[in-house]
Amino acid sequence: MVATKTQEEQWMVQDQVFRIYNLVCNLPPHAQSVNFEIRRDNHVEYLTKSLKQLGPSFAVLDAKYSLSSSHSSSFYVLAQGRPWLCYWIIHSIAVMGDCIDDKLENDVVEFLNRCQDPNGGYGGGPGQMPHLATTYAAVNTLITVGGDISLSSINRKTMYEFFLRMKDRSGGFRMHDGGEIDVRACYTAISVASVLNILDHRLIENVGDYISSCQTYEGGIAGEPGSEAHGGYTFCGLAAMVLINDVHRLDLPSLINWLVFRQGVECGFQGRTNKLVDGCYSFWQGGTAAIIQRLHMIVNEQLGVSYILEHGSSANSDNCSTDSDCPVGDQVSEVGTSSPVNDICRPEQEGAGISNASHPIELNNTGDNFIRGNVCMKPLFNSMALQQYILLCSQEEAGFRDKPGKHRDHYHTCYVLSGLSICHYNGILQTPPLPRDILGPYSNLLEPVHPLFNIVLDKYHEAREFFARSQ
Ligand SMILES: CC(C)=CCC/C(C)=C/CC/C(C)=C/COP(=O)(O)OP(=O)(O)O
Ligand SMILES: [Zn+2]
Repeated sequence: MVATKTQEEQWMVQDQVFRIYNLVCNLPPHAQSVNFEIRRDNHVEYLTKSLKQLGPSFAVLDAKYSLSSSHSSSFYVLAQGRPWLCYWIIHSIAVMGDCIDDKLENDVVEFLNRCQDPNGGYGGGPGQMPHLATTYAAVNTLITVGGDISLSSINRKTMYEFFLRMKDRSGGFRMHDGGEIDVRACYTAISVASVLNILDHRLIENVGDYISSCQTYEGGIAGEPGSEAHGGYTFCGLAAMVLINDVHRLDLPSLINWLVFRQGVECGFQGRTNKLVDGCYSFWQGGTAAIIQRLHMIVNEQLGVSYILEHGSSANSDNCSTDSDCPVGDQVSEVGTSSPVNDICRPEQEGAGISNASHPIELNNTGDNFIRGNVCMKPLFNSMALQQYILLCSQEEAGFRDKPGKHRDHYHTCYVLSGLSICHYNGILQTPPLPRDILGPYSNLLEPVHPLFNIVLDKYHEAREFFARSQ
């Protein structure tokens, strides 16, 4: 294939990224004057300033003006909408352990309330048609803001009706009335329904069929049947399959095989085969890896592997070491007996999340059970290398970008920071990471995010308790 001029230019940028990496890695430690620090204050200032420019009525800007030219795909056209900007900005600030002031929070909650459609869901602005992507952005924003006023502003009854209207006979969901059916739509609907505690069997009917049909010969997941596997859709498909307890229907060894080849020599992730690495895939691919790390029992089952613990403990899936280094196979799994979902190590969680015929799992608990305990699978990517790409190639003075040569934007800032958080916790969410897990000073440590929803963990827990109380 003959490369176009733009591609040639892009390869030069890639070469530049690789050079930066080589330069840093080949210097003896004492000669490394590289600053790996996260420019936290600058990032928070950039983000807060951008959010303020949207207010007080949030009527000034639309997301399309703030997006970089990094991606031209339909996702970004469809992603237009101020709820997305709110999510990217507020989530980024929260991942850095900071928050916006009360006045700005109130403005955001009020604005999003005006985007809420009387018949359910959120549009890209007041009076706009409700859309599943903006609904996901709005709900994740309101959860990140937290507090009773913000959480109770979400109308869960009309939301459920909106989801039913978007559901297609194929099992998939439409992004909006008359819109396209794809894996993003499945994920956004399922993710929001799960976190709001309104997921039921009517909503999940045949969703697993649809998503399974999108897994490609490469092993990753495409946006729709017959398309190319891509990191963004792979994250969406995998997370949705976990939330509906159907993840065992994906070919996980093949998915892992695809995923592990997506981290490039430049240390960042690419979204699909033969494309350039890009900071935003730190989350889409890194998050996918973090999810798979909690599915080792299903992976083992699919590989036909049955384990006997060397140190002789019983054949119980809850006996994994609390150490994140616990290798694949240190757990006992009798083929065919493990939980389809949540085969995590749960030393302190008696019976949490077990899902089989005799212990039917409560659908809305899946996301919560999934993150309990530690993981038993070794990391599926090189975390230190990804942190290098993020801190040296994606980080700007303020904000983050796709790669050198591109400009910062809120979308990349959000997903690069989310990916960095995934690197820091590397599967362990319950205990603080060790200094050896963090590139740069320990003060770089970010807040943990729930890998299925991409919401800061504390905020997720608050929302879950709130929606469990308000049936
Ligand atoms: C929750 C939610 C709505 C998730 C969306 C997931 C997501 C990012 C999907 C990717 C869309 C896509 C095909 C991008 C390719 O863009 P490109 O061709 O510009 O980039 P590439 O060269 O890196 O593939
Ligand atoms: Zn990107």
